[in-house]
Amino acid sequence: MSRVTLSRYLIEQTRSNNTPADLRFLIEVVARACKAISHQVSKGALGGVLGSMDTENVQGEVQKKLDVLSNEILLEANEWGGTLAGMASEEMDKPYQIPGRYPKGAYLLLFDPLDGSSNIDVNVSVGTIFSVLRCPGDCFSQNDSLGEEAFLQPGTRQVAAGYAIYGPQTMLVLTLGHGVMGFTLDRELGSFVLTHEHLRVPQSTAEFAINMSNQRHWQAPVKRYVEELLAGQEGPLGKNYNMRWIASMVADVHRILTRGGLFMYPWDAREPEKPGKLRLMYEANPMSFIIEQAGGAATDGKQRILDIEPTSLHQRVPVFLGSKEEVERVTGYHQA
Ligand SMILES: O=P(O)(O)OC[C@H]1O[C@](O)(COP(=O)(O)O)[C@@H](O)[C@@H]1O
Ligand SMILES: [Mg+2]
Ligand SMILES: [Mg+2]
Repeated sequence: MSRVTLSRYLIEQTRSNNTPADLRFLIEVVARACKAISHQVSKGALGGVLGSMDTENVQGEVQKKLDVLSNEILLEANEWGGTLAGMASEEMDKPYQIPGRYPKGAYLLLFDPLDGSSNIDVNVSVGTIFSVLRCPGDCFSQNDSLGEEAFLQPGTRQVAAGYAIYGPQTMLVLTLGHGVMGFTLDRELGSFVLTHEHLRVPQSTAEFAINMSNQRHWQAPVKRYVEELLAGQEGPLGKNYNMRWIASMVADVHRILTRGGLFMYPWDAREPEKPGKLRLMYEANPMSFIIEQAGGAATDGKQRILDIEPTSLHQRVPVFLGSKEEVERVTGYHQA
């Protein structure tokens, strides 16, 4: 079977789904940046990339060296490409302005450059998450700096979303709005090769993912639901469930895309002023777009995540996503 590389897949998409050439080029550049990040991640202690900086990001989190390095790789790769009006990152307080010496484009790129940071130093899978929006209005006339408001669009306006997972294999999972495709990095070829066509999330599941250590801090609907999962066959759900928690959203979502499951990061009382831990614009939205394109569902417990009208670039949101049957059940408990 002839191997379909990411480049060939994107060209075929251009023909069959009218994927604009500048979007195709943007995805190619992001994929190349993820290859470079994968290379740095795989160096580990040999590359001096483990451990933390003595800096905090806008989230108030201590930055890992790889958080900062991955962010720089994505900025440098994408700023000159002529496809972007601006970029936004988990690691940067404000949007990144495309330098005046480079041509601007009509897309906005948002990313979590290194997801699962707490796993970097213990050699567990981490990843990169990205989301692509169109810049509203006529971006080419944007001479002054691009404000945060240009990015504040609901997830339904995404034109593409994807993630790279740096695990035993490095993979790129991508949607352009016509299903979800998985590409595996062939390090000898130096290209991502199409290995998973039209990934689908099974409607039902017997596996859930949540950080159980927060159990005493959850609200009643989540407590009720997880107790029913743990009650198994003898409980109201009438079946036994398995549990996983990798503490890398990318890895948990990838497992769900591969064999089904439910991922939850609900609000909890540890920091009651925060709606949740995960960020809407560059974690929940891209992952929800991917999950819905694969036949799953994603809510914040009350509404579809993709419908949320953002109010700030780094806003957080509760996340329930994966197999539709379980997302609908736990969301229903929030209405009760
Ligand atoms: O450590 P916790 O509280 O279980 O949270 C794990 C979650 O936090 C995250 O690591 C947050 O993402 P970052 O690592 O990009 O900050 C998710 O990937 C993961 O699902
Ligand atoms: Mg993250
Ligand atoms: Mg991160």
